[in-house]
Amino acid sequence: MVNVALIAHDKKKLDLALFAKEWKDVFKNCKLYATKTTGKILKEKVGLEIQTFESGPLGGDLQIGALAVGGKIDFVIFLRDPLTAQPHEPDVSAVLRICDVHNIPLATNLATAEAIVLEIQKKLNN
Ligand SMILES: O=C(CO)COP(=O)(O)O
Repeated sequence: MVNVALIAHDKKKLDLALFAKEWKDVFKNCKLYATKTTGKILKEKVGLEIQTFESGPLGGDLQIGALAVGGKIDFVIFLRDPLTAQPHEPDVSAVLRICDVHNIPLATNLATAEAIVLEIQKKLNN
């Protein structure tokens, strides 16, 4: 099983939903985790099954970070909004840092997300 965390800031949620729709055949074969609002949108708009945590500003990023620390996450796609300050910026940074600490592939934009999804596809086909 490939475990994937999907997170997007508000201005990036539509991008992530369209991306997930495009790659639904891949994502539907993964175990998916998301923060609350991101997961709700992916469930409703894309029809993916997804385990959700708290909203990012309420600690959801840290919950996903903790899963990553525990070896439960293989890939992270985290579409950050680089143009809007976030009240929970330290939590956002913590997720990025923990991906680096544990060498977890992390995409923070759609170009890298596409590279990751191709890698997931390869893994699923093996
Ligand atoms: O804020 C977030 C990531 O930092 C995402 O949280 P939501 O998915 O609940 O909007």
